[in-house]
Amino acid sequence: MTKVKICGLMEERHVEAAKEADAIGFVFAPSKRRVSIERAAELAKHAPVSAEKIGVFVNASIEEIEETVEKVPLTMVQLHGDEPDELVREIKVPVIQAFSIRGKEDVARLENSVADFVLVDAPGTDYRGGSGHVFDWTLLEEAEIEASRLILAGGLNAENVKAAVHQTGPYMVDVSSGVETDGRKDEVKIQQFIQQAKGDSMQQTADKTGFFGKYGGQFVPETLMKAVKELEDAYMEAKGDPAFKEEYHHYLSEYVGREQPLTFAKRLTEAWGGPKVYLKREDLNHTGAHKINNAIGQALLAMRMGKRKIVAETGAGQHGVATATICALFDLECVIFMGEEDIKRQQLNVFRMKLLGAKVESVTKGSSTLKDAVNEALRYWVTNVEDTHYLIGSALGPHPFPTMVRDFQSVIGEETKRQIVQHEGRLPDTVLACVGGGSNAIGMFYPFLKDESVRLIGVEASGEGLDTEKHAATMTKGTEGVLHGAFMKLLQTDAGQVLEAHSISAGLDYPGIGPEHAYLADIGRVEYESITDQEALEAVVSFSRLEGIIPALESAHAIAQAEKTAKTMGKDEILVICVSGRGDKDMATYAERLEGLS
Ligand SMILES: O=C(O)c1ccccc1N[C@@H]1O[C@H](COP(=O)(O)O)[C@@H](O)[C@H]1O
Repeated sequence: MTKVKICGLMEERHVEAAKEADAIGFVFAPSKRRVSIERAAELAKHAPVSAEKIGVFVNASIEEIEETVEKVPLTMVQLHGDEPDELVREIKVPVIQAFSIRGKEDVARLENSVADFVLVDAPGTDYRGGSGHVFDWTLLEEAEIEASRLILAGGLNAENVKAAVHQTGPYMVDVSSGVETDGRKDEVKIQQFIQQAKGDSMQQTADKTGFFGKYGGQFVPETLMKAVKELEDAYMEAKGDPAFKEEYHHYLSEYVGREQPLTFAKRLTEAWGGPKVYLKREDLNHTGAHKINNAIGQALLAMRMGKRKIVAETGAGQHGVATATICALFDLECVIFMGEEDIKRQQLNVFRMKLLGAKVESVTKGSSTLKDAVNEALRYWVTNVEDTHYLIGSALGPHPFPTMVRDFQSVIGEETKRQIVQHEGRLPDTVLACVGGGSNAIGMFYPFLKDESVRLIGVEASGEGLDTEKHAATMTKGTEGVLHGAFMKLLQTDAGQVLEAHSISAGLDYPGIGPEHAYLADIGRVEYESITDQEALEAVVSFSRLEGIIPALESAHAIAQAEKTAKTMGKDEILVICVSGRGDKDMATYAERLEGLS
């Protein structure tokens, strides 16, 4: 996949908009985009750890370059002047040497470069680069340079970058002017450029029709198509609006209590005798689980669309509580569909939702669990679509829901990535999260997808065992089909009848899995394991006693698998578990199933 560099960044919000890029550039040379060392150091803190931080210099001294590399810190240096080979060789980080291409003689010059990478650009106008001009790409046809060293720049933008990549096959593309409006960087243009440059191979982001590989899409009745398209447009527009992002993060910090710690689990680490174990504490969120990250985002979007009625489904009740909470906060009307079985298992959460002013509708159809609640919520949406938003609680449903829920939950992985580097100075070796529909897992995994050294493990529920009919192991036992508006993997009979899923955990007994997970399993980027009810219960007890944290049953699945995985890891390795929620809601089940506990 072609790598992408966004150059000439001067503001935090633009660095954040470029988070999917592989590299960002700070200009230290004369330019309207010039930044000081101090400013670049500040901006670099907002970039993903994995992104290359590249400093652009024009005829600077080795002292200036070295000081800047150290203080920002920079991972690469781009020389855009007439620097001699001796200087290139003296620089300790990888070097990119830029060449202005006017004709064949310039192409011949770049072939002799001693730098690690060569960058080809149009000749500068006011400054040595960043002119926004395109040069004749056919001049590169004869160039004797390995594609793995070639960086293409000069007048690129979202419209021409696909053709440029196709024609020149570079290692990386570099853009500055082409992602600006009126001389300033533009978040939407930055994101469009990255999307276009990475093209179809960047499948972890759904394509225009909402497919992750073959999974996803919009399999909805005609009556919903308009609403789904409206939502897609509204979300794309909101995603590019810094004010929306700011409002979302305001509520995450002021209301939910983010950011949540990444706690070093000292006693667990000692007990397991393997890697250092860290816990991402979603259990500390207001309302007790990760669900509220998404509920806030979607409620803000609904209001932006002028919709003040919310319908939602819930399994364990955590999403229902999160939705009811947000509806109370924003004064929105709220209807929650919940299976009768789950109502019995999660009485405390049912009462909470009612106390918060939501109407809880009991679903008695099918297995009376989460899948039936989703069916009913979808039916309700069809008949009330004009003024109602369906606030889906997992990375499921028709496009854009899987992408949107993933984006709102990605705060989990983004924080984790930053925090583990603060704690350990490097990325973790393994990250685990439980999967039902898959929202906490995709939120945790997404920011790590490009970090190939990080092993990602999703943990589903094998209930009473994979060789029984009572499990929710969609990834292990599922086959392809359509459920709740998307093509995914699901538990079904040969005739396509959706099977009942079972797990002791109401949040995991869903017969399908989000389309992005199905895709990530197919390409081998994420591994999926399964844990039984009994194993999860045992993990609840040991984890509570070792760390003083009573986990939700869902999270206990990730913990139980983490113990198994830890046995295969060394003491110098790092393992992160997403503790997606706390166990208060499961106390009745714990009291019943762990009776006689001493
Ligand atoms: O971006 C600048 O202001 C700049 C100034 C001095 C040297 C290089 C500069 N930027 C580099 O120029 C090219 C092309 O930019 P554009 O997309 O045509 O505007 C790129 O390599 C930037 O890194």
